[in-house]
Amino acid sequence: MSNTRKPIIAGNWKMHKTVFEATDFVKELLTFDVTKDVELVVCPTFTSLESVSALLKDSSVNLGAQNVHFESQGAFTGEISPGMLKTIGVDYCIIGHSERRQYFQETDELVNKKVKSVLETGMYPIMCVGETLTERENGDTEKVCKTQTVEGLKGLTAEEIQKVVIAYEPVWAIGTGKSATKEDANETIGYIRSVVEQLAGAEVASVIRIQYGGSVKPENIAEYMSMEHIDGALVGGASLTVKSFLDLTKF
Ligand SMILES: O=C[C@H](O)COP(=O)(O)O
Repeated sequence: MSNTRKPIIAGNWKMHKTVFEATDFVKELLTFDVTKDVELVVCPTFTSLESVSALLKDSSVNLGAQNVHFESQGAFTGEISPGMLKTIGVDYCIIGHSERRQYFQETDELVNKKVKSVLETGMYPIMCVGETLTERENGDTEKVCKTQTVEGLKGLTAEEIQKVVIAYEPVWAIGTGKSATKEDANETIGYIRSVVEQLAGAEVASVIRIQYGGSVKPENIAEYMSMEHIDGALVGGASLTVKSFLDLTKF
């Protein structure tokens, strides 16, 4: 990766851990010296955010939510607004994860509304893009990643785009143990960077952080981090124990 982009490792806990398990994890995590060379983010479920936020207050570890609504308030039963997250100390918000796109029918248009709303509230989006296995087999990886990137960032200024973290997650590699090769991941992420360049210019493209996600583990993190365009990882399974999460920073 480039020297100018600080690596960011985000643990997406998905629908795992009660509030007690989440706070136990963070208490244990904070007993270790976390390297300042890597930005660490934990993304618990909504029910744990406030308790985890209180524990992380004076630490260098940042807090992320896994989803958000784009409206600031209103009759949207079951939803959470960006302001509600910001108020309790949330820094990042994962948007457009493939599980949200697949199981909750999230479209690029909705992703775009959420990205804008999160930025307006003063948080940072982690915007996920990536192709399915069928799309990959049809040779559509770049087309899909381009569409999701362009539509997700639509209407944003270059200054706003620079604040977005993009996570390239090939859907076929998520939770399957089948990770993309470091060369393939780097090539697609380099392509996404070129799409950002078309949208926001070379300077923004050179500083925006783009993660790889999909079966990242302590055993393969160094491979990905050795590549020019890969600036970190969005990690599911391997972020669920303190040891494994911390080992992801050793590359
Ligand atoms: O958000 C994380 C990704 O979906 C990757 O999950 P995984 O590391 O369990 O494959």
